[in-house]
Amino acid sequence: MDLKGLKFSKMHGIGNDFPIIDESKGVVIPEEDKPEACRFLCHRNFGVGGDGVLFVVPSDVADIGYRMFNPDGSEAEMCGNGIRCFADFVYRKGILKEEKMTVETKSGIKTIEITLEDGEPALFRVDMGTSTFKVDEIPMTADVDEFSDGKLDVLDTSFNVTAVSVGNPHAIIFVDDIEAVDIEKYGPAIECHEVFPEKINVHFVQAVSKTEAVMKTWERGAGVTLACGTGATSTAIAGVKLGVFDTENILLHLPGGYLKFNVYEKDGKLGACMEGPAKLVYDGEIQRGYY
Ligand SMILES: N[C@@H](CCC[C@H](N)C(=O)O)C(=O)O
Repeated sequence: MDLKGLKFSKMHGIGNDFPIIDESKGVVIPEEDKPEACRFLCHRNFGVGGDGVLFVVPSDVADIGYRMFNPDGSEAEMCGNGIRCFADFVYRKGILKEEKMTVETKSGIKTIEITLEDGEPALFRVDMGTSTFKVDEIPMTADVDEFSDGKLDVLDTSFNVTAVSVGNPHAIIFVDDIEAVDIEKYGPAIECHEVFPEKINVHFVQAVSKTEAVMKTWERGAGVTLACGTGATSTAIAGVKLGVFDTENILLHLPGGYLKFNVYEKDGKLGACMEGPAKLVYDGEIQRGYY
């Protein structure tokens, strides 16, 4: 496959980085080629480099549509850092002109509000929607309705895991000492654990107060990343459910920066609003798109 001439922008949300491609006016990469193209684009030696590829697509039910592919070529239901980059991209490129937008994702419609500073998009507030803890909906095979703070045997140890989905699945593990966690060892073992038939994103979290925590992430289909927006959202929600966090102004520190959350209840479910930045690094065009 040759992607010569493919136009993209390179963006990041607190170090979670992505090439983004505009397919709002038509398909640029045919569907059957997307997995391989995304593996190439994300490759840090042979491609552009990224923790995933974002696509702007048309929508019949929202202002615009959004898709996200992992570096292994699998499509994710949602990407939280990516959706802030997406909003920055569609606003800067004039695809949408309003600072408030609705975005169709594979996990429902999200609402985004952009705060401008000196006329430039600076902060993005995303209503990430509600979550589920039901094991059938994660999905997870377990003899319980919800797996909250449940013991999971992993390799030579066990962890207290809370399984939550905010559209995509996350395993949240609160620990006393984040520095002591070997994420390269346990991250992939939990991601591919037999109880998670669709795999899972893995997050180790050390709370430092009722409104602040430090976390490390192993992403499904990507490995260690500097940040995960849906993971941080799931952490805020799981922390509220377990009584670790208060609901307002939760500050989560990830290796690439921080995100702020407010957790709310809607129709008996916990949801969250996320606030954070997004940065354009450069606009590019592929010269030799294969390896
Ligand atoms: N980086 C993301 C999540 C990307 C998708 C994830 N790896 C999955 O497969 O669910 C974020 O910021 O949310």
